[in-house]
Amino acid sequence: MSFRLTYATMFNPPEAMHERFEAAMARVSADLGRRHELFINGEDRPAANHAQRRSPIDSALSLGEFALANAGDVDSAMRAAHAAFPAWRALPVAERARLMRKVGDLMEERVYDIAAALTLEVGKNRMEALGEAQETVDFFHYYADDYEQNAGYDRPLPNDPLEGTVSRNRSVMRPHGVWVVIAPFNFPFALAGGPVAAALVTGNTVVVKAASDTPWSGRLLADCIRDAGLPPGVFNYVSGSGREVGEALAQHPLTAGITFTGSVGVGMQLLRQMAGGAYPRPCIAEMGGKNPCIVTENADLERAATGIVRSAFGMGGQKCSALSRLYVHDSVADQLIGLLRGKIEAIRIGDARSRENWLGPVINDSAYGNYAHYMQQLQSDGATVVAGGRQLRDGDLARGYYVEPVLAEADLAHPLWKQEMFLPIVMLHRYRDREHAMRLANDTDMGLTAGFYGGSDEVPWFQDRIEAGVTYANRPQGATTGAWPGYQPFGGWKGSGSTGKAIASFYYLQQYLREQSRTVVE
Ligand SMILES: NC(=O)c1ccc[n+]([C@@H]2O[C@H](COP(=O)([O-])OP(=O)(O)OC[C@H]3O[C@@H](n4cnc5c(N)ncnc54)[C@H](O)[C@@H]3O)[C@@H](O)[C@H]2O)c1
Ligand SMILES: N[C@@H](CCC=O)C(=O)O
Repeated sequence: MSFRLTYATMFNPPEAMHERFEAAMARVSADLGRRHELFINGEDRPAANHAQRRSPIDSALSLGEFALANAGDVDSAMRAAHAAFPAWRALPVAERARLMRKVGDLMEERVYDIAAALTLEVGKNRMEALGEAQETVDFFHYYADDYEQNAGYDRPLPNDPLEGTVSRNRSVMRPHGVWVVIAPFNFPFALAGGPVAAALVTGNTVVVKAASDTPWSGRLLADCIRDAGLPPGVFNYVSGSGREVGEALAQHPLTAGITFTGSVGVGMQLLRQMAGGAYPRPCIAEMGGKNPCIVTENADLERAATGIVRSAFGMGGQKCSALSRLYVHDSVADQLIGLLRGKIEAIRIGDARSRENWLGPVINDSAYGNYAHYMQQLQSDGATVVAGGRQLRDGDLARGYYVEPVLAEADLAHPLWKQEMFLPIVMLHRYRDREHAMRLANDTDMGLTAGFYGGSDEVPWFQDRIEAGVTYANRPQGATTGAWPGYQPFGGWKGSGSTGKAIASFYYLQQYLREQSRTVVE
């Protein structure tokens, strides 16, 4: 297949992709219900407690029993990673890069099975699931290539200008030690796998924690790494709640650094914690979004409507990059709303395993309840709900968490303009003055992604003024979503990210390293 899958190309996949996905879904479904343990020091670690997990697609569908780590398991994982660190960091750059590529290759062989599991565990549609699995493959290759191309950031410097003495200088970048990776539920494979690849290739050892809703994805990552033959202890996998396992990892004395991806509240707590010990420890926190899109009177409205619907409602709005605030020039607002309404009505909602359904369920009962709460807030505060608003309970849908995509016109004072909902709800405001629209777009503590539809001569205005780490102009593939490693570096400004450096960018790997200046006089 010459087709190259990315989030930008996933809308027109070849038929063979569907066939392979369906075969994988049959294979994976036939194997549901097993027990999945932790992976510590190169082997399965049976846990004292397990939780049965059910699919958000259908609560009658049991995915299996998944280990819940306790404080002792966390300590074992941290000690194993600590013991493995000296030998792992001593490996040549090329050897660690080779092993990362091997993990990527193995993962690529399993990409359809992993995607089937992601559909079952998260409820995302097949193309989103395949995209996530393939994106993770790409992270392993991208970071291996990047680290090698930079020769492990080992740079000779000029000798000191001394008469009669040779004083040689060098800058080297060295790993920190045990790196903890804490992943969110929505991209549980890619946003565990990406940071894991970065931490490992740079010579750190890793303990990764999956989100409570998505332990299966974490375990599938562990299987790929185990089968690639990494030395015991270099990579360890634990699962369990944030409050117990996440906090135990963050507070562990052997934790040298953390990559956290998740909500602003938890991210800020971890940042403070990592800055608050005897000395500061690095914490890369990739956090939430409240992503805007501005549509001017010069926009191609058909293109805008396509990109808006994909980004506001794809994966039920459960993307940090999801579009949630729409600012539309008054003169084109009615026309755009008409186009959006038509596209929203055409969305097929249902069992995410089925090819025809573009929109699956939201992740859990709590998200389902939040949807009802936000709808009630919008309606009671006088918002105009242009489309959607119902939880779907007819027939089989009653066994999952299915909701309609929502487009609502709301007063600018409404509190939901400020709050990340993480659901398929987009709010719209009609503006008259372009500068005012920009001020509104920037009037948030977050700054992850932003979209723009307008004249090509207006694009520099948008790019120059918008406060966001990832920007898209006139993109039908997604107004605010769909970054792919190697094409769009992905990271947030303000409360959306702690470092100002994006994942899969030129500046990412250095964050897993600390510089040592080396001067030797002969
Ligand atoms: N910026 C990005 O790249 C990016 C990508 C994906 C998701 N997100 C954000 O993630 C959020 C959705 O994911 P979520 O609901 O899984 O987020 P979350 O913050 O609830 O959980 C994320 C992870 O942190 C763990 N955790 C929770 N409390 C913890 C604590 N006290 N100490 C340590 N770990 C703890 C969770 O168990 C989970 O593994 C949204 O806000 C979304 O915008 C951001
Ligand atoms: N990388 C994904 C978002 C990941 C966050 O949830 C995108 O670009 O849409």
